[in-house]
Amino acid sequence: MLNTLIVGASGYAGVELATYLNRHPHMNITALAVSAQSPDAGKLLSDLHPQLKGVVDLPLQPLSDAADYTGKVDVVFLATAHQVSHDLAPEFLKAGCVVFDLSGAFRVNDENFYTQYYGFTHQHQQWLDKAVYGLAEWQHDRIKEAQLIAVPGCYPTAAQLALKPLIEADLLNRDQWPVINATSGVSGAGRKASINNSFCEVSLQPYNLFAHRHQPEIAEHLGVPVIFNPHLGNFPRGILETITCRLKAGVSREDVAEALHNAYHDKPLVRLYDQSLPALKSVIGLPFCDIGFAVQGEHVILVAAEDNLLKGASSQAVQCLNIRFGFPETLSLI
Ligand SMILES: NC(=O)C1=CN([C@@H]2O[C@H](COP(=O)(O)OP(=O)(O)OC[C@H]3O[C@@H](n4cnc5c(N)ncnc54)[C@H](OP(=O)(O)O)[C@@H]3O)[C@@H](O)[C@H]2O)C=CC1
Ligand SMILES: CC(=O)N[C@@H](CCC(=O)OP(=O)(O)O)C(=O)O
Repeated sequence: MLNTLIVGASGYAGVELATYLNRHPHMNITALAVSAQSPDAGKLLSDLHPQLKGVVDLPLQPLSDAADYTGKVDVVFLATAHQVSHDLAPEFLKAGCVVFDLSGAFRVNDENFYTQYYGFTHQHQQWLDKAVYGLAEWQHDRIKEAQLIAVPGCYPTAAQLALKPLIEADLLNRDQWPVINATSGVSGAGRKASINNSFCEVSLQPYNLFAHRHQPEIAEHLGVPVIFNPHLGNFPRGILETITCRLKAGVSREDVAEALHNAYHDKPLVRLYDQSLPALKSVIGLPFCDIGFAVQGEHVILVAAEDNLLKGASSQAVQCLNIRFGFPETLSLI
């Protein structure tokens, strides 16, 4: 059994982690933590998230010092804001824990990226150098060796899973940047109250055009520039992306289908659609990314759907855990 701590357990990603890890046969949840000042400290996780009543009735502990857990836990999940993860991860890593960070704090190995897009100065270049980007279907061998796994962002997971097979097979005309139109449910913004995400304010609306931090995350890891157009949708969870690209002359529908098949025929958490197109309702509450496409002439439109809190965050983190420790990749997930 591996002993684990979930930091940020009361949040939307944290509660999904607790659900998966509670039913994982090789994991023991040692503790669930929130911030030292949290108004929820001392409450049961199931008081805040009643779907876990009788399932995970553990208390939320205020985290004042990471050292309180050293020697007691083998694995730490950080489901915390970027700067909180940035500060906490090195503490647990120094103590020898394997850390799965769901934030953006270690996803891109470029200090300037953090100043520009995250608004803080990164202090841990040595951990940026060691962190492995946890895009599970593509990083299997590196995840197996890693002590720090930077789980990808929600939008970047769907975008990269759809685009990477075509880029690797060299099917795209690089003169036209892929255009990623993406819509996310409101849970993407986390559980904390904010006026923009309150019920009467939310509408279907684009935001952060040319300025969202996931554009450079996607471009960096794909190795090609992209246009990324995020939209907030007036529904709780799920991400749907339609991605328009230009194919190289002579590339056919069959070539696209073959590239996707070659990438994912043995990957159970990516499901390919042959004729129809994915919809959010088929992935909500499930750890899959569903991918379909349409081709006309030299254009392809890829469609990817996932649950932002699962394949876009917590189930991918548990998938990375399974890879890291040599468990079956879908253990506790399906
Ligand atoms: N929501 C999503 O769709 C996705 C989120 N992510 C990333 O995952 C992380 C968590 O996101 P999400 O679950 O949405 O966020 P939430 O805001 O829902 O939850 C944040 C959690 O962190 C806790 N917390 C805040 N400050 C501290 C601290 N200093 N020490 C310990 N715990 C703290 C909060 O509790 P309290 O404030 O009471 O202490 C809460 O439990 C973020 O980095 C996010 O970017 C990644 C992919 C998708
Ligand atoms: C709807 C919404 O607000 N979504 C969030 C994405 C959250 C996420 O998964 O990304 P990180 O882990 O990189 O924060 C946003 O656009 O900032």
